[in-house]
Amino acid sequence: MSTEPPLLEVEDLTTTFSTDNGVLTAVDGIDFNIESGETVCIVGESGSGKTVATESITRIIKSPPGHVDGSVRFKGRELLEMSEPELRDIRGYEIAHIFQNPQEAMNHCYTIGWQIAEALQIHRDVSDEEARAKAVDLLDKVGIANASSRFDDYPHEFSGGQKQRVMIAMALVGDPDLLIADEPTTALDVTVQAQILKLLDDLQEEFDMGVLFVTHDLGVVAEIADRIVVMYAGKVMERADVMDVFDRPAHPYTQQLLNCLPDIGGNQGGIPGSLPDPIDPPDGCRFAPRCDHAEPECRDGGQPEEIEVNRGQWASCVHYRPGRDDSVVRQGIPNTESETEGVGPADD
Ligand SMILES: Nc1ncnc2c1ncn2[C@@H]1O[C@H](COP(=O)(O)OP(=O)(O)OP(=O)(O)O)[C@@H](O)[C@H]1O
Ligand code: NI
Repeated sequence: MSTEPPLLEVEDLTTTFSTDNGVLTAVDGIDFNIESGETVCIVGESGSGKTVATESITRIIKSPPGHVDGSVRFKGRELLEMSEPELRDIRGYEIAHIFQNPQEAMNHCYTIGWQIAEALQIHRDVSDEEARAKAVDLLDKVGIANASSRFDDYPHEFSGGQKQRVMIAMALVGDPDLLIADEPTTALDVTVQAQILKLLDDLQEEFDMGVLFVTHDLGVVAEIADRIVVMYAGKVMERADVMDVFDRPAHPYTQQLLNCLPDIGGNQGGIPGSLPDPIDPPDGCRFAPRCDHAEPECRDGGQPEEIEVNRGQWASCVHYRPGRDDSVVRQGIPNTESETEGVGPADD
């Protein structure tokens, strides 16, 4: 087995904000890993803490009012102990971010070529000519036609989809090992969205990047994810391979999310009810107040410990505790008693 550490190891990540009404815990002790070259998707309803989680990784969270705690190891190095200048060297270089709205991330007063070249020269000691050549090359790679002539165009001369392509080119200047993409296609129409997802997929292979992708669109997840982290109200409900999530979702929350997919013809209006108050969350499982299967045990203590319900599939749900009848929540999950026998302990 490889002894190389995962590309990214997030452990007990907790991010709070001081607000006028008290301390708001946006991300509450979450764990997940990303291996190099792998795409991990964080999914969950609006307000679950997806953006805050990803922005806590390189601490782009404004502090104060934000405060990030826990451990984030990137290629074995602890990011949360790094100084601001050290982090600045990593951001946009080893770890790049692309955001939902390219409009906001661009400077309207400069040509896009200039902006890419500038981003490059911040990190690399290259001449203007080299920077231009590299920028044109990147524009070409992200599918901007006639890249060398488009270099001198201003952002308003590009369509929404093209702007997102330019943002991706800008993210690639440092040849990142990890690309964090927060709803990068949500603002685009469906056809363009599919093209951008395909582009990201191709680039991931070419650049051999790990990708952390945030979305609330499970259709997008099905297209690109290797593994999925399902978040709800600052907690992780389930972590699993993409196939397992779609074939045998374990956590009732994941099941409900899938049930809202349009092609399943389920609950088009979303899951009934709303997220708890992040300043005063309920005891027990965060999802219990909206869960069809909640029992008194679900409303006690903290979020249930994660249980491996199927190889590599972890769910934070009391129904999977040893000795319990989990048939009420086990949708299509094979009985793991026999399945996991012979594969050895999961932590080998
Ligand atoms: N700067 C801030 N100050 C106070 N609270 C914040 C701040 N930023 C985020 N929050 C809160 O943290 C929680 C998580 O927000 P976050 O933006 O991470 O959700 P999300 O899952 O990304 O949602 P969406 O799908 O809408 O983007 C929310 O309750 C939000 O109001
Ligand atoms: Ni968000």
